[in-house]
Amino acid sequence: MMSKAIDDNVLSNAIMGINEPLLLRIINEYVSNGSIAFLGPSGSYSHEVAIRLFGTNKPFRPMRSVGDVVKCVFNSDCGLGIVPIENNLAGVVGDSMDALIRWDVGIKYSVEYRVSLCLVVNEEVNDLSEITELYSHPHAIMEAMDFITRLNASINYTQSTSEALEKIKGHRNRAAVASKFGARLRGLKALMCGIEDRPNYTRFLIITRNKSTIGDRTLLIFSVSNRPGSLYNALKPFAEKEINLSMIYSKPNRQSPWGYDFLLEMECQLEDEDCNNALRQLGGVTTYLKVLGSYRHLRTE
Ligand SMILES: O=C(O)C(=O)C[C@]1(C(=O)O)C=C[C@@H](O)C=C1
Repeated sequence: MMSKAIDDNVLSNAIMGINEPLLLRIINEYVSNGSIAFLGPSGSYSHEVAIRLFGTNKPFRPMRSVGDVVKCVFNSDCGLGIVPIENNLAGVVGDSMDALIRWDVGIKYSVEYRVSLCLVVNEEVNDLSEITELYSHPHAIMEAMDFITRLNASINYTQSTSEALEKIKGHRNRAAVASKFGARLRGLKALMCGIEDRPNYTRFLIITRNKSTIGDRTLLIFSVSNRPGSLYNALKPFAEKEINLSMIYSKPNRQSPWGYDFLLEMECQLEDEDCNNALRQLGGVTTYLKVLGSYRHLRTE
């Protein structure tokens, strides 16, 4: 359970700067096994967020995919996991939604993080015209599409922006869309930064094995039958109780062709009666319902 003793302001400050005692408390209170899993290799945006939240020199565990991050937490091999869930320019992170459907975990925080994208090259490269191959995560590519279409380079997708950095090392015709932090870690050069099309924010979920009932947001995954009015009936209780919905995505599910799973975030906590009643009513009209618990939503700016 999330302790009420942790003050929001203290936590927000910990993200702006880095507040060691608080981080230790989070780890001690919520994490049985101290390792913190994120989408690796080192230098991804997920890693950057992990450092801003928990500080450096923590038992970080880079994983090959977001699916592996969620699975590691589900199996209790990792105490905490950091998972990108949506971006204001590129939408939902499909891999993360799939993993949250597949593995049953809880959420401790949601963190909105400003992502500044850089065009990263090898040290000796000074001119954009030298670049014929571009590497990055599909989301990062989408977030900088206006800039990328002006480059005369082929696009190559990677599991993460930091994996893209690994791919370009030693190849002067290759560039990556990645972070300055990731570039620095590898002795690569950020030729230009701020190449995203518009102000760019990614939301990350901090996941744990256990679920909480306290916070200002609650996340659900559900399916309804393919009949007129099913989705309307599912959402009606939230409208009636004036509960705002802050995120909704649908994705075809794997059980039946053209059946859909919905990922829904609502602005209420399970501790509250209205929230709980709306959820109970929703449960009456769904064919599948999974509650990932309540958590606090934080912004880094
Ligand atoms: O590849 C990374 O660096 C990640 O942490 C993943 C991810 C994402 O999935 O959206 C996170 C932030 C950026 O929006 C681009 C990529």
